[in-house]
Parts: sequence; C-alpha cells; structure tokens
Amino acid sequence: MACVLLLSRVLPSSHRLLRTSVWSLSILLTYLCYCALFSSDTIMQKSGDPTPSCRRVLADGGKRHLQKSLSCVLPLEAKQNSAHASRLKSDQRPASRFTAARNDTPSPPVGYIKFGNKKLPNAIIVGVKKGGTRAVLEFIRIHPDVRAVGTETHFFDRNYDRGLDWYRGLMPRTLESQITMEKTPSYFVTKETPHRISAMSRDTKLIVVVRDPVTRAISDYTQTLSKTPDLPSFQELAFRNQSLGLVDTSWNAIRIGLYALHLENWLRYFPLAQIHFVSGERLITDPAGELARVQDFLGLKRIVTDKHFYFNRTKGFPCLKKPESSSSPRCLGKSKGRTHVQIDRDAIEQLRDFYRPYNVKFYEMVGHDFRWE
Ligand SMILES: Nc1ncnc2c1ncn2[C@@H]1O[C@H](COP(=O)(O)OS(=O)(=O)O)[C@@H](OP(=O)(O)O)[C@H]1O
Repeated sequence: MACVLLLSRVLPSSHRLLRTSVWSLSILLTYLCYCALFSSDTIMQKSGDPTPSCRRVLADGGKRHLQKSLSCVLPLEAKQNSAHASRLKSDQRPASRFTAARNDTPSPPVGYIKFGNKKLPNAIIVGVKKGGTRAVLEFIRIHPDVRAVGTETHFFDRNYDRGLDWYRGLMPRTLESQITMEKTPSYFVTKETPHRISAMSRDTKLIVVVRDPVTRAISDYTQTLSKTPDLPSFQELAFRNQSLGLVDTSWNAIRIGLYALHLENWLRYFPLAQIHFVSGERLITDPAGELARVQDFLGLKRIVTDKHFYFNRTKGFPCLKKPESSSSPRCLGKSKGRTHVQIDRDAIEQLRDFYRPYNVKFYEMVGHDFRWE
C-alpha cells in the first residue's frame, strides 16, 4: 500500500488514467496477499478436525493444557486406554507398550493411536440380580489387567440375534495381557444362556454373586417398587396362598432365588471349576477377601487388596478409596443399598422354609455353605 501511495505522489496529475490503473492493481495485490496469509486457517476450519474450543487449547500449547488437548483429539476408546496407561504408570508397572504415546520419540499423531484389540470376554459375571454384581465388577475393574464394559450388554438373552461381531464391538480394547469382562445378571436365570456362552467359548470363566434368596427377593421388589409405586404388596406377589404357605414360584423375584435349579442348567455346559461363586454378604463385610478369591479364580495377581477399600458409614457399604487421579472416593450409586421395604416376620419365615431345601441342595452342589438362615 505504501508503494502505491508513493507512486501516486510522484506521478503528474495529468496521468489520471495510469493512476487509476495502479490503484486497481494495488487493491488486487493486497487481496492476493491476504488470501495467501490466511488460507491455511480457513482450510483447518473446513476440515473440522479439532472443534473450535479445542483449537484454542491446542494453540495455547501450555503444559497444563496437554491433558485437555488430548481429550480434544483422542477418540473415546483411546482416551480410556490413555487413562489406563497412566494408571499402569502410577502402579509402577512397565510402560513399554505405551511408548508410542510418549512425546520424546517420533510418533504418529496422537489421535490415531489405538491400544490393543476388542476381544470377546474371557470372564462374565452372569448373576444374580441384586446379588452385588455391580460391586464385583467395579471392584475387579480397578485391577490393571482387567477391562470391562460398564453397561449390561444383555447379549446372550436379549441381543443374541445381533451376532458375535456386534457383541465384540461393545468390548473395550485390551492388550494381550489384559482380560475382558462384562456383567449381565439376568444371564443366570435365562435358559438359553449357558449353551450360547459355551458356543462362544467353552473356556469362558463365569462368576455368580449369590445372596440370601429372601433378602434378594425383597431387594428386587424394593427396586421394582421404586419404579412402579402402585405395585401390589410383596406378600400378594410372593404367595399364591399365604395362610397355606403356598409360594408363587412364577414370580421372578422368587424364581431367581432357586439357585440350585438354575445351576443345574449351567452344569450341563460348564464344569463347576469354571464357575466362581461370590458371597454377596461377605462382599459387604470383607470386600478384599472376596476380591482376593475372584483374582485367584481369574488367574490375576492379587493387586486389589484391603488398601483399596474403606467402609462408608453413611452409605453403609464398602467403597473404593480416593484414586490418585480423582478428588472423590467411589461408592456405588443411589440404586445400590436402598432401604428395603418392611416385610412382616411371618412372611419372611415362610419364605425361609420354602427356600431351605433349595439352599441346602445349592450348598451341596457348589461345596460351600453360605449360611443363609
Ligand atoms: N459396596 C457396595 N455398595 C453398594 N451396594 C453393594 C455393595 N456391595 C454389595 N452391594 C449390594 O449390591 C446390591 C445390588 O446388587 P446388583 O449390583 O447385583 O444389582 S443389579 O442386579 O445390578 O441391579 C445392593 O442391594 P440392595 O442393598 O438391596 O440395594 C447392595 O446390598
């Protein structure tokens, strides 16, 4: 622009035509310079790679923004694996598999790194509903060699038609040394499930969290009542005729507690040694002890120990201690540990009498007395 002004001063005023041409040329040149300078930014915006807010973070380049920058470019799975990688690091475990993510060596763009592969589960928590399945999954998945699907997949009971590739797609990525897990408590009482799981792999390890069937039924009812307030009373549903002590075994809350019957179906497809039973009661009084047995069963080093738990008096349950990376301890949500509906003693006694022979049979089958009295 300065050149143009200079030119227009030195030229005589009679050369108006020439001056107009120089002005036009200068405007054109200015426009071209502008385009050349700012075109790269325009292209980045159009390609839509980072979101605008992420672009700001990336442009800052400050160290404290690195974490946020990663979350801008990493896909969800890579983020989870990145979290897992840092967890391994804090456990002082070898980080050799994660060297690709270090920025002191040349590496591909972070957004394209994917750790491990999606594998079908090696171990499944198959039941029982309201037994304490969520607690077992959340406790075992703090083990660095375990990765799990957070939600219940219901593949083997409701989604079987979608096929194994769909199921595999739900799984988190795992490294060779890690095991994949999921939990869906309704599997234990679904007739087709044992056969379907054995068709996927006869080596699948199965975990069943069992709890006194009477307390379990009340817990089940309490949950349903919280969603359906106009439900008939517990007694109305549990008995065909309460004065005669006739229990209604067609009611799911009762049927689920017939553990011996359901187990018979599983034993047609899996040896007992491949099924591990967790005591729902001991899971509350001694979570570390139960988790030690779960880790042994899964062939894992005992890494989850009593140092990971504390008893939360307000909640009335064990919770996970505050992890280094987080500001708050981890207790299970409000849907776990609801105050149970009060059921009269007679009804409870009748149900205890009803379940006793099934419980005894179950203790014999598994070789362990759970002492539900
Ligand atoms: N640590 C800890 N925190 C909270 N709750 C715990 C814990 N350990 C076991 N439990 C018991 O788990 C019961 C819920 O069982 P599930 O997780 O299998 O329920 S569900 O089937 O997934 O809905 C839940 O049952 P209710 O107390 O009847 O709600 C708990 O008693």
